[in-house]
Amino acid sequence: MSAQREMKEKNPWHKPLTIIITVIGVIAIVALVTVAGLQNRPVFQKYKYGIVLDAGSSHTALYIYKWPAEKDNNTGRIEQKHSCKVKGKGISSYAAVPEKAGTSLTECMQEAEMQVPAWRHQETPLYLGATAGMRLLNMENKVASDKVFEAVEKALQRFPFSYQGARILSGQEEGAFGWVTVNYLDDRLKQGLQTTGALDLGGASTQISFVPHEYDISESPSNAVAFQLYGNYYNLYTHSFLCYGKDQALRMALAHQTRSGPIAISDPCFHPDYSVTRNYNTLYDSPCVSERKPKVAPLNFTHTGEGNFLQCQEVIRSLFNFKSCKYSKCSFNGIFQPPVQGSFGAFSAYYFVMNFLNLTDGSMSLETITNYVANYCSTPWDQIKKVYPDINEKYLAEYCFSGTYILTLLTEGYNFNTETFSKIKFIKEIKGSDAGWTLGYMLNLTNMIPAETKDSPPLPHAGYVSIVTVIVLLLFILVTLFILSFRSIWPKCSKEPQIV
Ligand SMILES: Nc1ccn([C@@H]2O[C@H](COP(=O)(O)OP(=O)(O)O)[C@@H](O)[C@H]2O)c(=O)n1
Ligand SMILES: [Ca+2]
Repeated sequence: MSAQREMKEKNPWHKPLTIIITVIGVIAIVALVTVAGLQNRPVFQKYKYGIVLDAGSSHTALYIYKWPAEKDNNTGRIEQKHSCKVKGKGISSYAAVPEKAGTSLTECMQEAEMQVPAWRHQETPLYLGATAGMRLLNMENKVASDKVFEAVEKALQRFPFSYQGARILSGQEEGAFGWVTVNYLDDRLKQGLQTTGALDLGGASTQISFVPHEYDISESPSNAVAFQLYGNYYNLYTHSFLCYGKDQALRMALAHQTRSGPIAISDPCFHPDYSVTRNYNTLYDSPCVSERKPKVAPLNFTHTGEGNFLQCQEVIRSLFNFKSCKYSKCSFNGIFQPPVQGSFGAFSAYYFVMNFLNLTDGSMSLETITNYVANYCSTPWDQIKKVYPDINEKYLAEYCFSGTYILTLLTEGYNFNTETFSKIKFIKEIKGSDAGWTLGYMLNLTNMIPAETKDSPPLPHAGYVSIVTVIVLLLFILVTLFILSFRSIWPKCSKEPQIV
């Protein structure tokens, strides 16, 4: 028993100093773990946002983009977070009731309010870019176009975002930003890879943009855009054909066929047995055709279909002027164009039409595609309606024309041949972001948003290292003291006989 007491008295756990050392040691370990944990916790990812409204001729779409707040210029990280299709037609269709152009945007704008975190609203830039529909309205009726912009501006300013203005993009900007979008999303710019050309088919205009290989584009400065992106230089060829979007091209095709003011036409670009009544005033109500309106014509004409691809091509060919070219090479209408080069991404209506016709599979040859469209056009209208009962008849009726127009524009307009055609990909989106000019526009404009200072850890690195060093030293001293205080009794303990 006495030996037991002796052991108890010699037990270092019962010394106040040992208890203090132990408590300090535990505190030091907890402090070390806490500091290291705080310092190395994953930095909370903050995003910034930008909103672009694409006010196209047929409809308006809103796109929300997001990118990490600690902006890293060398990584392609701006991506589309959300898109919203505005109900109804494009803003240019509200020329007679401009306020409605503004109110039409409300629903999508409210959606944007929900999509962007509230604390970011005030700093989120909001842009509206209008394309060919507004270009045409501006040419036709400047007062009406200004009123539409006024109404749109008023409507957008009611929202808590940082409104940056609404404007009409030039055709050159529209083409160039579409090209930037495609190449940015494909990661071609920062890597300095061979670029992809961009083909955009809208309702009222169409754009072609690509970097020609070993071809001097300076002979037509209005078609040349020089870029410096990620340290690489690009000499881009771009052209926008106003009135050659698929809806205005259809008007031109109908105008061509009704130039003598008949009461009926048999149209090779529409299905056999198709028949509707159309109004002359409505057809010719566009600057793309207004000057060609027949002097004498009835109120309406009967538009019937014939479904003949080759004859439809003949009509479409008549919309292109191949005669005059003052440059070394032209596409059509006397517009300079170097030979097409490299791969192309074809989007917007190119995609919608080819996707409807099931022709987006890249393995199909130009010949196969042509035969398919020819066969589709010759299919009677009743049969087409039965196969696609859910598609609005107005749109359904136009796919034969649109398909033929796309093939004719690409081959005869831009001079794609069997080989170069196979390098066109019909695309809707790339890596979750829609192909179109809006992302390129946003990328260009976000360069003006100052980068937010990077989220830093709670302590500067030197401070962190000092604190950890002090705690480790302290722990080392404590452990040494601890061992020493144990040693003062261990030798005796080990030499004493075991008491059973
Ligand atoms: N789902 C869709 C959406 C649009 N589209 C067509 O795609 C074209 C889009 O043109 P847009 O409104 O951007 O007009 P632009 O201002 O670019 O000329 C229009 O001809 C629409 O009819 C389509 O065919 N299918
Ligand atoms: Ca468009």
